Amino acid sequence: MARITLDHLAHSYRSDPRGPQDYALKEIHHVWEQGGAYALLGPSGCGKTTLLNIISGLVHPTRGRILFDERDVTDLPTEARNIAQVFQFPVVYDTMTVRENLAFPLRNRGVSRERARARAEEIARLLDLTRVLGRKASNLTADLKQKISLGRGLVRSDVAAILFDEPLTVIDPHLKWQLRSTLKEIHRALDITMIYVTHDQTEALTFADKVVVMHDGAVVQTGTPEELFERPAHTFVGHFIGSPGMNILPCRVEGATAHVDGATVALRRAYPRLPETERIELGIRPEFVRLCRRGEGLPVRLRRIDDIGRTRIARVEMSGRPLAASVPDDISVEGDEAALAFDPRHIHIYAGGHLVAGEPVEGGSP
Ligand SMILES: Nc1ncnc2c1ncn2[C@@H]1O[C@H](COP(=O)(O)OP(=O)(O)OP(=O)(O)O)[C@@H](O)[C@H]1O
Repeated sequence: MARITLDHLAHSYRSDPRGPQDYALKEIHHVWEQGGAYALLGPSGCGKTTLLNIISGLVHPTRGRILFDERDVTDLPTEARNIAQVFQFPVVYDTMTVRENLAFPLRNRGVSRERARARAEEIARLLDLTRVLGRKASNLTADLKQKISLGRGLVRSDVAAILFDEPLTVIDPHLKWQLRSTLKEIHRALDITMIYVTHDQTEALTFADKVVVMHDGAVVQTGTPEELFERPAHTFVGHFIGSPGMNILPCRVEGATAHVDGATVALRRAYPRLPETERIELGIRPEFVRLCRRGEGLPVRLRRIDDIGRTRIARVEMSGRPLAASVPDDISVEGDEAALAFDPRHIHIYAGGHLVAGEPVEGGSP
């Protein structure tokens, strides 16, 4: 078990990288605390697998170091790093029984038959595999085989960390939810650092205590699911997390007032020092934007209302730009002329995509 430090890590698959565009991983400095349940979340191609492979030793970084506690493991091969890895597709020995498969990583390291068997049975109980322990793996479903792979990753208690690379891809959608909760329970029971790579926000937010969001080779925010929702540090996080994602509106800010398409929005914070060269945007989640009648807020054109279970989401257009808003129970809008009211406590201002802290104004939020 270990705390894992990525010390100014960067990686390019090119032998002669010239600029940032040649790097699959831009400079990353990050600490994974011992025992944490982390998700590494980002869209396809953002560098998640590259980062995971650098931690496990499959890829040597172009720059920077990897430390397990104080020990520099950058030049150590995978076998010497004591990492367990679970991949998208099952890695099981078909000719072995489930029990033998689960015990294999332990037997391979010289653990006695009795101890390996007892631990295999403990992991089987956690993953609900007890009833198939004596069966050959060859005849099992893809779901069960992937559960065995998960079990093989979890069976050693001495690993520095367990890395999961999109581990539920082959799992039946009905079972996914259940297995995610099981993994979370197992994490609590075993106290092992777990890093779970996914492009699926639901998987990330239900599994992890801390989510590391990647975009274009860089970590753009690390935070709890609540922090990512309440205070996205980058417009990418606001847009990528949430369903629908955050509304992002180009604006001009003067002090504590934002000007959006000729309308003004009062802010709870002032922004006296916004960089003039950067793109300035206002971000607000649909949960904090209320659809109202024309004249009661920023004028918009109502396109449709989606019923998404317990809530309704209005799809509107402001100067041709699509936005989403919550629909209060008691509102009735005639035709397509409507307006939006923003909750000022949940408005964020971004410069060049990055959140700007601003300064509290009298009567505003702290
Ligand atoms: N072996 C390689 N050689 C050259 N370029 C690579 C190699 N592996 C990945 N890349 C490039 O590096 C970037 C990051 O890829 P990576 O696989 O790490 O992203 P990812 O977020 O894991 O995506 P996915 O979810 O699709 O696997 C991509 O532009 C990809 O094309």
